[in-house]
Amino acid sequence: MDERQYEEQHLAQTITLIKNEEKLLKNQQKDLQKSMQSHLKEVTENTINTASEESFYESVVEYRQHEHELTLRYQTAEAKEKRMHTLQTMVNSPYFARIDFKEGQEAAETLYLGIASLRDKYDNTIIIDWRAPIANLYYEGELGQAYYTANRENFTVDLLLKRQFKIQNGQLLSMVDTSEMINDEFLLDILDDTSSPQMKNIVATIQKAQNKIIRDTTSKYMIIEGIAGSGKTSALLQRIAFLLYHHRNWLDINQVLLFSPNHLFSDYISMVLPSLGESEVPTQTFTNFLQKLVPNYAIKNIAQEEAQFLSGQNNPIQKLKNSLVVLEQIKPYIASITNFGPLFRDLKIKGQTYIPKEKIRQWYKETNVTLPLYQRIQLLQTKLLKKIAGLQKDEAKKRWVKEQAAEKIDEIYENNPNLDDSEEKEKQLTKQIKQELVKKKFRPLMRQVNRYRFVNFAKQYLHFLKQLPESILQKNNILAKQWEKSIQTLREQMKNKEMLQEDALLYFSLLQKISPANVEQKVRFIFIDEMQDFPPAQAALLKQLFPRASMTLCGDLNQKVFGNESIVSSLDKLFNKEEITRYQLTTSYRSTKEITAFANQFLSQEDRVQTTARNGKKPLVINASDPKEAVGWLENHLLDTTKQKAQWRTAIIGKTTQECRDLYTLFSKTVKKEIQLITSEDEFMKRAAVIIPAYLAKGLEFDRVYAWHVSENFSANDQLIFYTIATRAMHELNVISFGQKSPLLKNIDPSTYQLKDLNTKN
Ligand SMILES: Nc1ncnc2c1ncn2[C@@H]1O[C@H](COP(=O)(O)OP(=O)(O)OP(=O)(O)O)[C@@H](O)[C@H]1O
Repeated sequence: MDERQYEEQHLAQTITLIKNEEKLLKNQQKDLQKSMQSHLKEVTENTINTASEESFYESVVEYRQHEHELTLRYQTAEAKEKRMHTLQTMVNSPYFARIDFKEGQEAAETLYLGIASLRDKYDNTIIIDWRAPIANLYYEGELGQAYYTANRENFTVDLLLKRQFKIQNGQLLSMVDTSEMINDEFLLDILDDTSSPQMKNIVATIQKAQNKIIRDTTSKYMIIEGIAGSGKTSALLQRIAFLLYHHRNWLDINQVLLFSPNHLFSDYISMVLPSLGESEVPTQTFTNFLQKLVPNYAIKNIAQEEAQFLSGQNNPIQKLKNSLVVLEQIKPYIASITNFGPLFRDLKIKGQTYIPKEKIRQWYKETNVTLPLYQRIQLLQTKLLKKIAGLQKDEAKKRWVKEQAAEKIDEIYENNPNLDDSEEKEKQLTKQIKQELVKKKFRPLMRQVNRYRFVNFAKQYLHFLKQLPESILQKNNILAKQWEKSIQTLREQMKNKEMLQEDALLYFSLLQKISPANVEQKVRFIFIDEMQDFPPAQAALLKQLFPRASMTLCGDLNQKVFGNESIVSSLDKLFNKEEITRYQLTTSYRSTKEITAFANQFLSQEDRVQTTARNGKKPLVINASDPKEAVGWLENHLLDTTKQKAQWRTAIIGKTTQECRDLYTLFSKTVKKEIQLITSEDEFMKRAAVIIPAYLAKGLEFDRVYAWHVSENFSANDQLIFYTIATRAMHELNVISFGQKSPLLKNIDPSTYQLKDLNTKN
């Protein structure tokens, strides 16, 4: 039997094992279902026996037992469900590599690597999880002497074989032996594949530099900088899967926060973790996250709207609020108001003041002056609750309470003629009813105090902004008048229960210093993709809310297109230098050499991509005389090539949403049927061909890209926007221009693209 036959046989045997485990698991799931149903029945039908004290306690204990059993079974069912999902993935492709090695005098061992481990009925390991320490031999070891670390101990082995497999639908398509890194041919084969509407995992071909990022378990704050297509998002997601495995004894998906720039991107990356046998990590935008902390205001995020993207600039006020400067002013501000206290509001019920703010301030001043503001506010709260209890007592003596209580009593005795009507019982009942009546009346007041509504947070925030030192405004080129106007606008917004994201963040931070909200502390890992568009204030808030959490941030300054101040410029201020680990990824895996060489020219010399993995066609620049001619060419090209490359996914990327809309209306009915127009981040990609504005295409990739209308509308300052568009293309890039030439293309080396002038029928 030759090697290939041996591997084919081994594959078939492994698939049988997986299928057997699936069968076994299915039966176990059925049994579990049955027992869960019976426990559920017990829980719902079990009535508490109140005949005697003894029977009462017995039945409570029994009830609790059933409930506990049910919880345990739910957990087991969940674990089985997850394993089932993993097996269903593995049955198509059980493993992607094999390593043979010898440890000391022991016999040589063979291990196959897959997305999860598999054992046979004798408990022999058939497949090991790619995240197991020994699997590192595959990613980093070279044939001969190699090392791996497990439980902080280093092991030396003689690595005898590294074999890679391409297995699809249970069939061995190819296998290749390699000596050092992941075999180039194998990687190229994978990169040559077509794109998919959802991002794929890279488990079989993780590169050395990426592997370091993925398996780093010691860095508290990790910064991954890398060029477009260098696998930052891929490494980040693989890292999440790795950490979930490495810390599997205590870490679960709810302790992980993953931030993504928009919903379209969240959808694009949503299947990576499930394809690795892990549950989907819910991604969220920072706006969503903040909205939960500030539920009383509708938060708007204009910082990432298209206008900002296109202008590449930012309003200086927004920029200042997003930086650390204003956030850092909160502490001294709080110190400055601690003596006098915050701004209070009258406590009212239906417009009638029960406790005036002057009184509240007086009580605040009576609290212990050595304590910080928030603790004095807590003491004040206790005092207010006591005062309300006193008010309730006084209220109970009022005539309306007596009258209403008497009415209620009459009603009760009328409806229950057998009720004990002794004087004592009636007195007791009256007291109870009076208390209830008063309690009901004072409930809104209690609620206000419990929620710290006796502090006027809105006014306090406006006051905080007003008193910001003028020197800060000057430094940031903001005139006092502009600042005042912005506060006026904010006041209006707040009246309408709206706030911009940067205000909501500062507002919440100020609130936290006055009456700290209980934010769950369970988060242990935070991941931020596209950090170039993540302002420093946002990272600072996350760090403050989750001081124990590790953070992984990745991004590319060259794709920094929202003009906001980026987190990258404030890293040293945000984190302790010793706690930061920086990684650089310099190879592009997405685009061909030709596309990368073309796109590189829109970057400064030092930012240029160093290496790319594979070859393709040079980008095509189309010169048309007018939009009609350009659309004609585009339609023909699209229809023609979709026939030849049926699997390809295509994006026509316009600079603005309006241009995309206009282009869509120009298409014929036939083409319209094939193409989806995407104009908002809330849409999902449903078709293989889309028209999409540049700011929404960030982070996504397509086999073929048409950059639409790259003419006078692209100024010399739009280099990074164009760079982002061009680097979305994996295999083919077409640049369509008509009208006046764009200054962008002026200095581009003609040998890096092919030119087609439609006028001259070239
Ligand atoms: N080691 C690898 N093996 C195979 N494919 C890879 C590898 N690393 C990255 N890729 C592929 O390269 C493409 C780009 O990866 P990814 O989107 O993670 O890059 P990125 O750096 O986040 O890009 P961008 O900055 O443009 O958002 C994806 O198709 C990904 O599957």
